[in-house]
Amino acid sequence: MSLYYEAAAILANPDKTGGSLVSRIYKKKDLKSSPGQVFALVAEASKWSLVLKDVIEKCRLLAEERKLTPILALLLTHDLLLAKNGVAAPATHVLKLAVTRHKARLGAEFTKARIRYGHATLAAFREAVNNGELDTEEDATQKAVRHPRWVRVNALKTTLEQQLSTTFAGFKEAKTLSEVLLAPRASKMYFRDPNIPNLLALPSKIELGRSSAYTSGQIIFQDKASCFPAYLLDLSQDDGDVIDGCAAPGNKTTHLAAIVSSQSNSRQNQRVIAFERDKVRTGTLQKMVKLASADKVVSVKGSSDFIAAKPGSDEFANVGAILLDPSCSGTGIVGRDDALKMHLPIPQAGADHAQKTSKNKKRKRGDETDTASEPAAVLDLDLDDSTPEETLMDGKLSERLTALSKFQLHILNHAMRFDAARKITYSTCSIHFEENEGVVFQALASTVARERGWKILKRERQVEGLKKWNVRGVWEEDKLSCVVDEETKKEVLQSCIRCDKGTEEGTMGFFVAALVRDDVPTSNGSTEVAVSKDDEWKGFSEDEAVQEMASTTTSVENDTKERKKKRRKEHK
Ligand SMILES: C[S@@+](CC[C@H](N)C(=O)[O-])C[C@H]1O[C@@H](n2cnc3c(N)ncnc32)[C@H](O)[C@@H]1O
Repeated sequence: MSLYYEAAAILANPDKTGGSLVSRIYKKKDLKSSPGQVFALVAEASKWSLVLKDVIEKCRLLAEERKLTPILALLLTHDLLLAKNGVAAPATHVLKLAVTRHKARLGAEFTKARIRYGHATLAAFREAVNNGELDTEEDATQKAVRHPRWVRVNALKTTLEQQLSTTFAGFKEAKTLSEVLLAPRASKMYFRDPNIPNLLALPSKIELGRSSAYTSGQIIFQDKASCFPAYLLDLSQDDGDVIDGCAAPGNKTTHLAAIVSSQSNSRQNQRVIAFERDKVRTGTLQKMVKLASADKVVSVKGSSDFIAAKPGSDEFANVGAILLDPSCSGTGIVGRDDALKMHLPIPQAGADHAQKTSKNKKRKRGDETDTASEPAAVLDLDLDDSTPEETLMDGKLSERLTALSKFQLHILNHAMRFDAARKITYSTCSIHFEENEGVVFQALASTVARERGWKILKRERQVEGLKKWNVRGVWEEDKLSCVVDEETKKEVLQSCIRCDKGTEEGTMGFFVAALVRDDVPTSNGSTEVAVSKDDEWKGFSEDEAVQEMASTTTSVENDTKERKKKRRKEHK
């Protein structure tokens, strides 16, 4: 019987353990049931939860059975009505009895629900549920802007063709992305992305999280937009080493590694150097790099601040390209469509009393059945840990954007100081001008850009797949303190790439631009953007200080002091 108690405890999550459902299950050390069994129970019960919640409430199960919490009631009712072998417990077990006593009524309510949903047989009902058709009632317009499951085939381990003939064998090739978006959400179909090599779009509820291709790192879940920065760098062997300045969890790092490896020959020893400031996220990065077999190419600089890296040092003398995807407001991130949703039954009058009474009694299994730790009526259960970053900052949006954009400009300016660097991509998963075009305009106007000859990579010089991408930079009036002439503005905005969320392109909200310079750095102006004198990062002011940025602030301030000292020396 530990299966139901263990699954209920993981779902109730009284200790507020972070991470995806899968990692929470696998991290639990003292599980008696197999993790696969717990996951299967939770995943199946979630799929049916909208129906079962209703069935349980109509039968007043929680009011009559004081041993049951909403989660336990849902899991047990699922197995009673839908599992091949029924409830996995001895016939006389107290929990099994708590549902089998009501089998006839639960069964009758379930049949009524099937008919209400318009399915003549249980098989048809199952198919609809497996296709995710019950989740929400969407009209065609909403379906057209669904978020697909983007899958990047990891060229370090496999090829697209190999994956199509194994993992995706039996899947139909769609001719357009909208075919995938409009199809039932678990349909076996894929669409080859026309912009990014080795990228597929699949319906959002396709269960791939436990496929061997995913668990062995042959395929990686990565939003289309998030594949733009590494691809936009358009790396060649001549570019030497590549820095990923803000790497965890490592989606773009492993993408860079795949691109670098695809063109390396035995004479070249191109490397990817991945910086990650945060200790915990460094762990995730290391795991991801290893799983993707990128460790032959990637050197992880864990718990290391990119801003503290010395641009002129021998270690980076061969760094020709830098990918910079710094912390941002994350406002472009879309809620994951593939996350499991578990709808829980609401206890009716009578149940409250019973559960309060039972709470006072000594519980055999501690918090497993404790209603006090029962969460809200719908549980959102994320299936994977590869979300770019959660940047939590307090305060008003405008203040947050000011603090973030100062930091972003500073880190971009730092990247422009690397002696051998000729290419940089700057990206965010933010929708705000301040963090995107605003940073790029200011970076182009900065002293370091002018001294070293950094310019925007114009659209016509961009890699083919992104040159043809039509969503481009936007302008917002009165957001910049520097003056930009109309021609430059037009050119820079055309060179910036945006992805909008909630459109028929199926992407998250995203921004990327590339800066480049020719081999010989120029000392005169390289851009017509009028220069703001105030292009220096001064660290976060006290009221802008945010927890997320704490460690950066210190090193940034030190770095700024050092540079000021150096400049004073130079001027003498
Ligand atoms: C937006 S996330 C990067 C997502 C990643 N590029 C990917 O695609 O998987 C930003 C990351 O940069 C890290 N970071 C922020 N400032 C940093 C700095 N100064 N040096 C190194 N890492 C930094 C954050 O801890 C966070 O993990």
